[in-house]
Amino acid sequence: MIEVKDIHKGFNGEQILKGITTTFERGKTNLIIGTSGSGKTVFLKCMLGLFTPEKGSICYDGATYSDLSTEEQRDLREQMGMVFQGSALFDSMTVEENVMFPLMMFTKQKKEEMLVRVNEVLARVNLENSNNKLPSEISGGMQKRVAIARAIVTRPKYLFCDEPNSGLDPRTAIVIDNLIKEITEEYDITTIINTHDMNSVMEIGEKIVFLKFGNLEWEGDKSQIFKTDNEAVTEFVYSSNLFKKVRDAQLKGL
Ligand SMILES: Nc1ncnc2c1ncn2[C@@H]1O[C@H](COP(=O)(O)OP(=O)(O)OP(=O)(O)O)[C@@H](O)[C@H]1O
Repeated sequence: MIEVKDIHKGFNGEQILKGITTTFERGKTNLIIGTSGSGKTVFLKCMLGLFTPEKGSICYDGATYSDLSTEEQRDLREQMGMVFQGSALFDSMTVEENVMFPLMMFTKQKKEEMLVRVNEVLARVNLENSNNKLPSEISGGMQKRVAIARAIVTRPKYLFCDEPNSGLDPRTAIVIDNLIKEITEEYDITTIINTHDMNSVMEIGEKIVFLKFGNLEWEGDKSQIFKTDNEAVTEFVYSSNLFKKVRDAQLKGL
């Protein structure tokens, strides 16, 4: 579980996060949504320990980051997995080498041991028999699977995903969403996903946090998002093509 209390973060005198307080539970897919520039990525980077908030605290299963020693903070960061927007695989490395990379960086395991774990996670994301392929030789959806395998290879307690669906067709996007949800439940991870995608909200939004201009404007789950009368949330929901059509049909009494 990650508990965020009143965090503030700014750059060059401009306040980007203006006091966010919320909780992200373990074993659940937590989504951060909001318009472009609302501070979602900055928020994610604060939770990844890449940005230091000027005020407030972030607590990971009882451990408040700012109270930890440098070494403890490093240990905690090693318990975090990240799926980057666009997958961010190393182009010149094979699938196997990409997935093995965090094990080489953070553990002292023998190569054979690493390989067992790499094959285990590649099988979990349904990517057997692709070990020796380069990222350029596999599809965008497969690249995302590799990115997920790489993020979970070290058995993280926390998984952060920045726009994991960007660039995928809607069908593949749903498959990737559900893969992240299944892995979250199976391994009991605290997963936090930045997204613009209303399909993701409907598919896997167990907790949704809506940011607006660096404030937490609304939070709830996927069933509540259609019942809220919060204008900013409603505007966001119905600006998606899918739900715009539904609402237009409702307004026409169809
Ligand atoms: N390292 C930085 N230095 C200065 N300003 C930054 C930095 N990182 C982000 N910002 C600013 O913070 C604001 C929020 O950016 P952020 O990337 O968090 O938005 P976002 O909600 O993730 O948007 P999008 O959905 O378009 O990715 C922007 O105005 C951005 O320019």
